[in-house]
Amino acid sequence: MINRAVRMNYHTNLLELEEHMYPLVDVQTPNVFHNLFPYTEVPKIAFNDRIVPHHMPDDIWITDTTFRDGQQSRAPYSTEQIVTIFDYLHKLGGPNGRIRQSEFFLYSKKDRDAVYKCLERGYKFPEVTSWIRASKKDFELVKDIGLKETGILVSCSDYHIFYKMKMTRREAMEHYLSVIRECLETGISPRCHLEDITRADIYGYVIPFCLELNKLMEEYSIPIKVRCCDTMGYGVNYPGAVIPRSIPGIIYGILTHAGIPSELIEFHGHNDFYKAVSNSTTAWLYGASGVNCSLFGIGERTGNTPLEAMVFEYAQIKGSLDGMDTRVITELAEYYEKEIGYKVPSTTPFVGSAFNVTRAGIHADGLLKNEEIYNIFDTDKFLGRPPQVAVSNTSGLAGIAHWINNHYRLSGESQVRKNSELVQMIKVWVDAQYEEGRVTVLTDEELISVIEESCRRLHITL
Ligand SMILES: CC(C)C(=O)C(=O)O
Repeated sequence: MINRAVRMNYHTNLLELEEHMYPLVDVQTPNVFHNLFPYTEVPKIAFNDRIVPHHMPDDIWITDTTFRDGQQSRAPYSTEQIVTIFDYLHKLGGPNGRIRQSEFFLYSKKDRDAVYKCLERGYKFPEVTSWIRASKKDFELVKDIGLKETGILVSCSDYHIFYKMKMTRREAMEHYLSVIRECLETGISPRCHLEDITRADIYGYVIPFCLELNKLMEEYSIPIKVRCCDTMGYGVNYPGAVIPRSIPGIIYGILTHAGIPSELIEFHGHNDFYKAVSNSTTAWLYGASGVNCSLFGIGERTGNTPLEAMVFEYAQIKGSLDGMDTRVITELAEYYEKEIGYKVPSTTPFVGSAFNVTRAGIHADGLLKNEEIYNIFDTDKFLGRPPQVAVSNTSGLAGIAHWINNHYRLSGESQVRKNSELVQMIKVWVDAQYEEGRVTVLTDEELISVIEESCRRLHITL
């Protein structure tokens, strides 16, 4: 059996080898990849057809940034709201910690109060973790509160290094490493947020930087996480696309050439090009254990990866929900609407009011014959939301029958059929509405009133 000293030696030698292969490229002028991001043109996706192998870790999970990136883009939540949402996240993630961590600001007293209250819950998952300004004082604060890990901003593209921080790559790297060392000295585990990684020089800066992190990990025996932040949503998952836009390429480099193990790699996506979900799943598939998400995708600009979407991505690629309670997603959407005053757009997958509503008559007819034809899965079982049919001029008899059965929860023999007298009577009324020039879908209240009136006239009850 290989003993630990020999293994460590082997690992160190490998790292030394990689270091020779990937030294920091300390350029004099920024490389902002204007060939890919010409700014006055739409960004380009280039291909070199290098294929990266899948490398999905056995254990993958979700982390949450609802209270950090999520809160950056909206009015702050009250302490009570944060604690309630945290309770929901705990229930949703289940006992196996599929929602592993949730990230909190520590800036104000209000932020810290929320952290104390969530910690008092005593949950194993989600673990409470923080986001701070990188200073010794803040590391001490993290430690005093009793947290094990904190996020630190280590922006890595030349856009940030040269234009925002006004530094060279070497200066930025040295500055970050000294801050990380300070954090390690406090005994806190740093989580390095590699901001703007999809516009960064992966082999000239990111890999050399991660190799340095690896050395610090060995020196302090404290894990250091690497969060790959696709800050502007430029990441793509197409096979053979070139880095820095290739998510498979970035994860492969960090895993294989910088030697950062999967459990310390996380992906944080943004949805500017509609790719946050598929990029996050891609990060899992190519070797990141964690994907960082926010509820309903609420986050900077177009938002982050929606957490609820990754719950269903997890179940699809793992074949199991692994203890996650998906019905909590509907409870959360209701809580946001009623208590926070935020209504998710109606067509939002899994949570919008119309996500499983069929409008066209011909489709409604199919749904009526067999629910599986026009519903993505048993949405009643997993989300407490049976498929619906909206009634409009195109619904037809089948659509009206389905609406009645659904609304009055009629099953088996009690269901109304599309050729019943009641349904035909309602159809005459519906058609008359649209002949008079109506253009909107009928409301539930209008339908209930006309159904009740028709039932009275036909001497039937539902
Ligand atoms: C500020 C950073 C860490 C971020 O959230 C991002 O890059 O999206």
